[in-house]
Amino acid sequence: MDIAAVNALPYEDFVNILGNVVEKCPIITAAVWSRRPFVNFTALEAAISEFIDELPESGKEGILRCHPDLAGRDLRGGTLTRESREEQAGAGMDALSSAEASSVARLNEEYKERFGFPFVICARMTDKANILRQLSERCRNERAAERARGIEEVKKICRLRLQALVLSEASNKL
Ligand SMILES: NC(=O)NC1=NC(=O)NC1=O
Repeated sequence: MDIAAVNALPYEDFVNILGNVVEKCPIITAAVWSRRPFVNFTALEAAISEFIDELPESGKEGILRCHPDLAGRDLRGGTLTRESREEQAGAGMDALSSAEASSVARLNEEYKERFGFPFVICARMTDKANILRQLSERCRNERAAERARGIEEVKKICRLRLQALVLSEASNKL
């Protein structure tokens, strides 16, 4: 779908199609609908990014809390969204050894204990080894730094999910 088709979508279709570009946060998509028409893909992505940036800390932490743990209960229980399932599988989260799975689970819990929101990383831009490394390294950061880093990762996830749905101007060039 190109940006003209996006701009022509009625509200319900806009949210049905784009509502999960930020995991389980359709309110973000619902909010930016009123900023259409978007001159191009970048403008749509910027509208989402700006809405997130304008949220108070509690709102940003709420977005992070909407993300399922990597290799967590949702993956094991088959309750991940399609996007998350594909992203996590792509980073090998569904093929961990038992030792890897228990250290990911332990580090996820440690992280959540410390910050009150889950560790979030854009799985499609990394791999299992880097996830394990980042999980232990980032646990030592300050809360504000991790809130900002997590939101950065959410924006990367959002951009990739948007690119899967909407033609970005780069891909329009032959
Ligand atoms: N906690 C997470 O980082 N979750 C995820 N990252 C992704 O890229 N997809 C997820 O489900």
